Amino acid sequence: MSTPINVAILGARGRMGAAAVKAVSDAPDLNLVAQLGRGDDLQAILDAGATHVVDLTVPDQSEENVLFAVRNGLHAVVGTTGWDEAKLERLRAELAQHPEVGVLIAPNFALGSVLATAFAARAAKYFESVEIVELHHPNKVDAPSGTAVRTAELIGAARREAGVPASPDATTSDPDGARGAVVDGVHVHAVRLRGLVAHQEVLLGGEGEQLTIRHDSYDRVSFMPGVLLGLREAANHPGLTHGLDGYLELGQ
Ligand SMILES: NC(=O)C1=CN([C@@H]2O[C@H](COP(=O)(O)OP(=O)(O)OC[C@H]3O[C@@H](n4cnc5c(N)ncnc54)[C@H](O)[C@@H]3O)[C@@H](O)[C@H]2O)C=CC1
Ligand SMILES: O=C(O)C1=N[C@H](C(=O)O)C[C@H](O)C1
Repeated sequence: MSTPINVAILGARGRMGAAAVKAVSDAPDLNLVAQLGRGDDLQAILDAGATHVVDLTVPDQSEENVLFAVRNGLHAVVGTTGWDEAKLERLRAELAQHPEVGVLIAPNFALGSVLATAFAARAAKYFESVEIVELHHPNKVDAPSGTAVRTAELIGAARREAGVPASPDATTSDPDGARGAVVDGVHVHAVRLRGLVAHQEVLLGGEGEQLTIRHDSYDRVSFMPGVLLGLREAANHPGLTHGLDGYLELGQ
């Protein structure tokens, strides 16, 4: 008999948390044992007998939640954004003390988004210019989005490795920041608009041509297969996995 997957959801009353509560409740092979919101004591996770934690909270809280899970031997599936290199390094150090634990940090759980990011990283070295436009609902707390940051990091790494110079815009004067944030050498523009959920375009420009790689999440159900895959796979991937692509076979 396989080991039960007993799931505690943190941020359970949020937009993503509520969708995850439904998805986990509907999955016959997963047991939802705890739902925590802001102010709840993390001890409740242990009291409920959880083996896995899903973190869908806020960037300021996620690290504390995940470190608590790892210290207590629980696997974690994390969708919350804001995991910069300093936080990831502290998480790696904690995981080194608990080598059996698997943590997935997934900037985006939607399969189409994971593929779009992978395609963009692969294409990036062939184009002179690359910029990212991310578009989200106006209640999003962070900008740029975690997906855009991760996409820019992977594009930046691919271009560095290939020796591609920075996208050309040296003569543009930008006193008001209209050129957006710069992440790993890539300009990232954030739109917040009523009616949107989560969308991203990577614009790749060469002489006389443009390639646009666009992904749209119209509904948060798009994220749920990735959350469930994370829960089913985390224990099979000890240590830190950054990006759902680490659990998929995307090939070259
Ligand atoms: N990886 C992915 O595919 C996706 C990631 N996200 C990210 O997930 C996070 C949550 O997004 P939304 O659900 O839209 O936000 P939300 O604001 O609707 O939900 C966050 C919830 O966390 C709760 N919370 C705050 N501190 C907490 C704590 N210490 N313990 C437990 N709960 C706590 C809040 O009260 C709120 O209910 C954001 O960082 C967002 O960027 C969102 C969509 C998809
Ligand atoms: O807050 C959101 O909504 C989303 N957050 C994640 C991000 O910042 O990339 C994933 C997705 O874009 C939706």
